[in-house]
Amino acid sequence: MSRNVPDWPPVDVEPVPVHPKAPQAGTKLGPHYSECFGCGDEVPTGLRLQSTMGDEHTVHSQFTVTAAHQGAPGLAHGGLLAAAFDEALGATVGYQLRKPAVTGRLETDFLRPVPVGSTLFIVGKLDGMAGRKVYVSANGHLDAEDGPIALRARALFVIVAVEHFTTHGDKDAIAKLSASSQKRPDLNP
Ligand SMILES: CCCCCCCCCCCCCC(=O)SCCNC(=O)CCNC(=O)[C@H](O)C(C)(C)COP(=O)(O)OP(=O)(O)OC[C@H]1O[C@@H](n2cnc3c(N)ncnc32)[C@H](O)[C@@H]1OP(=O)(O)O
Repeated sequence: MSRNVPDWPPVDVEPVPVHPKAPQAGTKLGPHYSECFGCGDEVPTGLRLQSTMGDEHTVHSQFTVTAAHQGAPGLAHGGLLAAAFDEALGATVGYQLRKPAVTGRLETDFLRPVPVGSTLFIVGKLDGMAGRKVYVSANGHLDAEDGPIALRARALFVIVAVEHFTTHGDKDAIAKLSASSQKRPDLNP
């Protein structure tokens, strides 16, 4: 079956300047926030995505689908898979740029069903920047790093000021995050 995939990135872009203090390839990236639905270790039904820095503008993430993530019986919910990609793409942007950025647009192609018990191996890649706009894409391989691609996603992240979070978010939670990130050099600019 053929699918029309629009040009990507959709605008002229510059290469993304990876921050000099970005973690080295092979570094395991812990949760950026313990209560994050995507990666937090304090969210029992969360996705618990685990990410590792890769080479050449990539971050590798793994996500195992549990019964809490079902849509149809025995199959992962599509919106939840999109959430896993949002997290993986956010980590790809955040850890390499070390600047706050939020998802402005996320498009997802679902190519194969993803059964409960399977693991998605997601490779996120920075594709370029135009001003505050960061273009990033990912493929999700089923059950092995070289497994068949079950999903692919493309996203625009927009770099924002820290005030984005202090204005719109939970100040107490931000204080907790700030305190915990003092012990995490990979989370400090
Ligand atoms: C060291 C640190 C490590 C950290 C690890 C972190 C891991 C994190 C993992 C987290 C993972 C989870 C991550 C999450 O879940 S993030 C949570 C989900 N996302 C949000 O809540 C974002 C909500 N949206 C906004 O706040 C604003 O709309 C933003 C900030 C996005 C833009 O509002 P702002 O007023 O600031 O800017 P602007 O409107 O002038 O737009 C700027 C440019 O962008 C272009 N544009 C915008 N939207 C779109 C669009 N839809 N399609 C195409 N283009 C779009 C726009 O045309 C303009 O282009 P240009 O005119 O300049 O050419």
